[in-house]
Amino acid sequence: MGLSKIKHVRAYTVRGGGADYHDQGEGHWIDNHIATPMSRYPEYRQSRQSFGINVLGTLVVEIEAEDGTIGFAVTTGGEPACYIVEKHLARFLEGRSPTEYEKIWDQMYFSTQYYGRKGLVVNALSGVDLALWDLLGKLRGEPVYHMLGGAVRDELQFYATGARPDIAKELGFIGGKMPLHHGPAEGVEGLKKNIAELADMRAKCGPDFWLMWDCWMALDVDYATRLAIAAHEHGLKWIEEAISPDDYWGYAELKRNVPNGMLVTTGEHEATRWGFRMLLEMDCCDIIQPDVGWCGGVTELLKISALADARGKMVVPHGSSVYSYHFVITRHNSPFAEYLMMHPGPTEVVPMFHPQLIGEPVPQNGRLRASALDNPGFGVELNRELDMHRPYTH
Ligand SMILES: C[C@H](O)[C@H](O)CC(=O)C(=O)O
Ligand SMILES: [Mg+2]
Repeated sequence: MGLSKIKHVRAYTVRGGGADYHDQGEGHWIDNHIATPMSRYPEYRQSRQSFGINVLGTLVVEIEAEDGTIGFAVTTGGEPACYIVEKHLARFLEGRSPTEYEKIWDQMYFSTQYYGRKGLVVNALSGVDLALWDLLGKLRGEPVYHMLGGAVRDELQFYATGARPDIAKELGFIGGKMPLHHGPAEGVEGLKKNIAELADMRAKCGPDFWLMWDCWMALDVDYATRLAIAAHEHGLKWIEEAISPDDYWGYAELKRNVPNGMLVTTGEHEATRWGFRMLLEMDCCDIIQPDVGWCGGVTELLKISALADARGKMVVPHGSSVYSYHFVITRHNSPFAEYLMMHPGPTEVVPMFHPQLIGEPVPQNGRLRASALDNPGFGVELNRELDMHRPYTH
């Protein structure tokens, strides 16, 4: 007997943190003078919210089966993504079996290819794909990581992203990735301030703790090269997303330029097997960092990961809470995971997608047992007390 078929797909928006983790209140570390491609304009330098980083908000996708079981997922995309889900993508699911995720993915991708391929459309598609895996797991009574092949280790190990790697170290993480605060428009003075921050953090964390920089697409190859060379004596482990995600040639050059032993990482704003094939074949980086809520969902991440594995590259997904955890635990070439510190300080470990998910597991002492992922689907429920808005119907 087959599984219950898909009856209905619905899309909602929610504000205030969660999957749109840049949508935080005032004074949060994630919005404090972080270098971005917009930092060349002084009026958009102090706050990323000033240029609209949080303009989209969270997209919630719900997929209901005929027996009343509901799978759901959250990602970034807000109202425009709701339109795409309700008015375009829903048709490829309703009346179908949730086991047909390959065909559903293919139809969602190729029907939107003429206006999609990357960005918002693939975020929306990813949200649907994740909700579909959640539904499948809930219908089968299995966690997603079992359906992806099962755990290859007993626990996940995390590095932490936030402005206080010294506190991340005390909290048991294996490394700390800091936001880069000053971009090329702030000249040599800014570059010296960046290096001074790294040196200070190195002194606080000791010689062996991993320290990384997240450059959020803010630099050019020349600046990134100078920064990497100056950072080498302070033991910078990797330089992340240093330049525009479209500049594959620049990444290949940067990878040739950085000091021996320093890693170049990128990919959180890349999408699909074709985008990652460019990064891999052009030898742009050492670690790829797809975001499972933006790159095409779990169905696509499996393909991206296989491409990387064949080339001996690591896949360390960007953020994404449980959606990453269920994947990382199943892959040898994903030896650790990112925990994005969403506490404003950031001085405490709090659920990454708070307040949208109920039952979201958090690392303890920088680790999470595989058994913490044992509930069906992605193992979380949607917080229905939130003020959700369904702007479109079909
Ligand atoms: C800290 C970064 O600028 C960004 O907000 C998050 C990110 O890129 C990452 O976690 O990686
Ligand atoms: Mg990043």
